[in-house]
Amino acid sequence: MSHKTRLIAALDTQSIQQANNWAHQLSRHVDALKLGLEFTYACGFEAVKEFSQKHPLFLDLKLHDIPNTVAGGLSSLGQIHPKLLTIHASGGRAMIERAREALEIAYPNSSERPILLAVTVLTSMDENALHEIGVVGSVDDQVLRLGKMAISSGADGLVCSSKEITLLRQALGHKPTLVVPGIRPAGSASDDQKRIMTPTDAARAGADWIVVGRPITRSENPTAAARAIQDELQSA
Ligand SMILES: O=C(O)c1cc(=O)[nH]c(=O)n1[C@@H]1O[C@H](COP(=O)(O)O)[C@@H](O)[C@H]1O
Repeated sequence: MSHKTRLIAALDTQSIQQANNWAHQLSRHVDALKLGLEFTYACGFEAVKEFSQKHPLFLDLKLHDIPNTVAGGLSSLGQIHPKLLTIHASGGRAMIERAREALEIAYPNSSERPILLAVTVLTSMDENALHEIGVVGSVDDQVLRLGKMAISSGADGLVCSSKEITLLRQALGHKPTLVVPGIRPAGSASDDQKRIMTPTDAARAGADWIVVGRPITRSENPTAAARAIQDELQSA
């Protein structure tokens, strides 16, 4: 298959030293490194900024607030230059539009602007969890509804599970960047993830990027785990 699926390692840790250790072991074997809420709250934005100067960064803050607050947050990112950034699609059209505008102002050079990703339905949720929060209908329906709205509001791409890639491609074509967590190599624990797939199946479905955390970082040999996933992606 000609489509290349790239690998992001999720460095979920509260320790700068641990993140740096993993980055040292993984940076030659992955295409980007993700820092999220855990690292940012524990270590602060200075540490995120330093990290972003050394590595291609996916900054996963999953913003979800009123439009003005999200726009203010994004325009305060300042010297941090992540390749990818997340907001929640369920924040709605006005929030996504303002997020896009804020990024265009903060990063006037479009080649430096982070790829704005809208998270559709978290991969830790299944249909029961959706029903509990009042969403009637299937996960597919909700991902599609949020995905279409987010892209038409200015998001560059979506975070979804592998199970929805085909549906989203049919509706939105190949332009939106699809970033897919909930990846589990065959035989590994699903942990709190509900909608999971192997790296091979995600690549075959057409993911642009896959996000893998614990199967790499909790492995006895994170470098070998990442290389095995890259091998899977190459031969998918
Ligand atoms: O936005 C994300 O990256 C994300 C969205 C989602 O729906 N599900 C999801 O797991 N993630 C992130 O992807 C990573 C997955 O980690 P593991 O389950 O350890 O592979 C975590 O850092 C999550 O925060």
